[in-house]
Amino acid sequence: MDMKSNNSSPVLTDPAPINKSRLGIHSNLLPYPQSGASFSSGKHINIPRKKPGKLDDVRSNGWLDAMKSSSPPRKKLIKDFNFDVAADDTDVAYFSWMLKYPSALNSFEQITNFAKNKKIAIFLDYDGTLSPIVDDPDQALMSDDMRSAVRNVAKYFPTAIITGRSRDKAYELVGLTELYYAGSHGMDIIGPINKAVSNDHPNCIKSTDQQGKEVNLFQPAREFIPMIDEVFRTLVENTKEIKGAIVENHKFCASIHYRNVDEKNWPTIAQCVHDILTQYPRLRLTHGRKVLEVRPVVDWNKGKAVEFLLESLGLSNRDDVLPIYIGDDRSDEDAFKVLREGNQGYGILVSSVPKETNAYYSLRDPAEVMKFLSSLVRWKKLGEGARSMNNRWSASTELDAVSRFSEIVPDTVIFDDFEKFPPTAATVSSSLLLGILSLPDTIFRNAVDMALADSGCAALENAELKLSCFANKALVNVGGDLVKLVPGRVSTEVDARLAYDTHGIIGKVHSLMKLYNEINVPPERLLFKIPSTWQGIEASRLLESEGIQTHLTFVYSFAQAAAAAQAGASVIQIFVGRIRDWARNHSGDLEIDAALKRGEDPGLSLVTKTYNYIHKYGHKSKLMPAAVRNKQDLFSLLGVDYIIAPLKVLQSLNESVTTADEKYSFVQKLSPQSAAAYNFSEEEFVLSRANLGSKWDQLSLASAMGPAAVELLAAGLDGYADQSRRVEELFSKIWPPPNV
Ligand SMILES: O=P(O)(O)OC[C@H]1O[C@H](O[C@H]2O[C@H](CO)[C@@H](O)[C@H](O)[C@H]2O)[C@H](O)[C@@H](O)[C@@H]1O
Repeated sequence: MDMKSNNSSPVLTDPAPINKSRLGIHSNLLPYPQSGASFSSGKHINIPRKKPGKLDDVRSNGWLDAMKSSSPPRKKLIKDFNFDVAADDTDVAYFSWMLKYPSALNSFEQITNFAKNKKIAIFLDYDGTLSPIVDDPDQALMSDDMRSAVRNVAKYFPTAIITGRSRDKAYELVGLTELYYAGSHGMDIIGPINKAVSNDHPNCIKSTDQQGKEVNLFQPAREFIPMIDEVFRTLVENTKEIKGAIVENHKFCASIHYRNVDEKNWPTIAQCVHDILTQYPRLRLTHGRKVLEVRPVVDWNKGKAVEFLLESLGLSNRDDVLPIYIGDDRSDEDAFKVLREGNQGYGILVSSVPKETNAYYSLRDPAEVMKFLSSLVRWKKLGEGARSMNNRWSASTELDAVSRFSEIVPDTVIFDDFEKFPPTAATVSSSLLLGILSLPDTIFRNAVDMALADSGCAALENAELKLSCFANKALVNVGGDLVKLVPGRVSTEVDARLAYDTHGIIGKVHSLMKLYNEINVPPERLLFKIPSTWQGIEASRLLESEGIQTHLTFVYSFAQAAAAAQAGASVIQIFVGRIRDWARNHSGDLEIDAALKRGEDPGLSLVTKTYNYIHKYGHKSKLMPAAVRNKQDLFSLLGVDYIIAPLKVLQSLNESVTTADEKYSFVQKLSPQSAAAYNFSEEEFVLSRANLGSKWDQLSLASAMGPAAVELLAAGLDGYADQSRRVEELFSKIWPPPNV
């Protein structure tokens, strides 16, 4: 998806990288020779003076435009999540952007999968990353919670702060001794003693830190200290009449803030800086968030600082190291670039608006940064094999408590509260396509439009084949987008009209796989959702034997569940509430009647029995109950692999705070141990065909399914088939779209 092709797209494009013309510096003044070689510390610096420029310079060279776009506008909060509405334009743009730069929280499992057996090193920017952006730079304080999150991270991973502020100021604000600090955009680094590094870098000297510990002090622009000091004083003097202007001295760079300056005075601010640069050609300008920064022309930045620290820590050029850099500002792009170009680790951009970046992932704000850092610590503590996604929510809610036992999958895709309950896994189906088509603007609309513009499908003569080709393309394009948005697997619904045709199902899955392969979606991120008819279960068995993951749905009876497990289906989906509803209005199903007689809910009872069967007999399938109707249903299933829960239930769990005692009273109902101890009755044993050497045939399955399963399966299939037909009908009406 080309995010930049749409002119009306609200993607914020940072101004062009700082170059000669943006600096307004004549070409004969750049590049300036590297500082280290030409200056020696403490010597008087001869500063060439030039005539100050005119106000017009800063207008014509784009400074003012860059100043205006240097910090994102505050987000308007207009949506009401209680209604089933599409996200507003801002959200649509943000979520579209997230397809390119997925949330590091949603992608946590991917990140930690990649981090397995690797040493993680953490690099953190300060302003806008660990502290919120505020009007007064001195009030940009880090919360105590954030401080303890950073302290915890540093316990498990080497951690450094890399900031534009002076190193001393950064230490004063963060106040943690267990970190490394790089101030002035990396031009002032304290790192561990490393002889090889100090030999390689002439500006690296032995020193002691605040605690008297021996450290390496690296200051590649040391000679500029007097110059920066002078510039700082000039800037203070020249801007003293400008209300709101704040000048900071960061030792190796000076900053002038215009966040609180009336916009009509911005040209004057720009002019002051422009004059400085004209007078001091060995200095250059960089733009930060509503701040102009004057720094030495040295080949050093936050990216180089990352490389230097990795080297100092003995972690550079190693395949078993994963550096993660989190930052929000343009100066952080240098670090993102180093990681991206060196294919070394992950940059994570902190932004609440779409922005061009070299980062791989995104986080919205410092609150999400804190969540991410805490998740890393939890993951590390739990051990690499732990189910990391279970710790996504805050520690004190019922939702958090239940998430410790089962992975809770929000029953939502696009139309609900994506932000509060980010989906962990998703299904792409005809019903989703209908939703996308019925709304004017969703993040997946482009995926469907691209499918309808597919020339391969358009070339097909047969109208039916053409529409089915468009539908396949649309499912896969939307599925491909979802893969980028959710950490877990994306399940693609196989046309329910093929439910009684094993070869038809297999053919369809193969063609969908081929399309996914064309858009580089790896098979391990995919599931194929197949109805649990006998033919569907057979298809699942054959596909699983090829290594293709299947998800058998519409399971309403123990016979289907056992057959699905025996087929080796990756996921088995049981609809708890639908079975209960059937039992309320009907009778005559032996399995259901037996559960009711035991005083059990028939839906919950089927899940429990299936879970025990899978674990007792060593099947690989994961169980995923759906159609849970309330919190109690969820509590009764704790321990099952996944639970698909409606947003209302999640909301209620998230709003209920548990005390420490209550938290421990959430009891795991299903476990491999309880499954091992479960004794299947003779009837159940026969019903599961566990003792029969033969596999299920069509007749045996049909006769083992009670009337509830037969009716519910048929109703489910009718619904899905109808939706597939409606998608094709809609496609036939809107094709060819105007641009084809
Ligand atoms: O590299 P960083 O740690 O992100 O530091 C970059 C600049 O951050 C500070 O300014 C920014 O945050 C201020 C407080 O929220 C805000 O008022 C200002 O508008 C932002 O630009 C710091 O004051 C600068 O000196 C740093 O260069």
